[in-house]
Amino acid sequence: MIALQDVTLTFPDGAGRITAVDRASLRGENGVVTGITGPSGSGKSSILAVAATLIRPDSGRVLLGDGPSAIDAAQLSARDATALRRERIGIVFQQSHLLPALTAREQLQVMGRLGGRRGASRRARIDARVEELLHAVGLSEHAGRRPHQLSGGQRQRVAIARALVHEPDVLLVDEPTSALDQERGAEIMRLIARLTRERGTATLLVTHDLVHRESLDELVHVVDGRAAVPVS
Ligand SMILES: Nc1ncnc2c1ncn2[C@@H]1O[C@H](COP(=O)(O)OP(=O)(O)OP(=O)(O)O)[C@@H](O)[C@H]1O
Repeated sequence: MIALQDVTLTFPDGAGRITAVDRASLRGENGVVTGITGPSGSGKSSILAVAATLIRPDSGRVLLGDGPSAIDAAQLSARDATALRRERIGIVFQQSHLLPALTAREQLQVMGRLGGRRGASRRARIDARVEELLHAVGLSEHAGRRPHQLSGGQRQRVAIARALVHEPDVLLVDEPTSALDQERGAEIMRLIARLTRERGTATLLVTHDLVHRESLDELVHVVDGRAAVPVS
């Protein structure tokens, strides 16, 4: 579970500050895809960046987990936020941001090996997980290809699998279909919905259009940095 409570985020703007997120509250449950929609500039990406612990808000809480064991990510130092992100948060950006020199399999392996101890048994565990994920996103047969040998949709699949390598509780996805045609976009959305259910991640997904509404379990509308209006 992830919950943003009363989050405000401002940026410097000339002599003053611009409010990108204005006391926004929203909640993402485990196994549920929560869509975040709203007009351009309303604060969707800023909300996702705060949830990802990439930006610390001016105020408010970013809770991971429920009850007494919940962590407020907004209170963590930059170093602890990085550690938390590596362990518990998976991120998929608009563009897949794959490393051009690496094959699909290697993109996942590199991510899986980040930050942990070395050792043959850990490596074998990661490799098995990488194969399982490549299969889950339908890419086993193309695992030896580099990004330029993959279609846009396949690259997004690699990025999604890579975000899941360290078994995060929270999956954050920013406009995953923006570079895809409608059919490929629908496939990616269905894949995210399936993986969310199977793996129980709390998935927050920013989307500016609602063409793929059927893949979203919940939807919140962001208006002027406020995220408190559920859409039926
Ligand atoms: N790094 C930054 N510095 C200054 N202002 C920023 C920064 N990032 C975002 N903003 C401002 O914060 C507001 C919210 O931006 P944000 O990118 O979160 O909106 P969005 O809803 O994701 O927009 P879009 O759909 O166009 O991507 C906008 O007014 C934007 O100009």
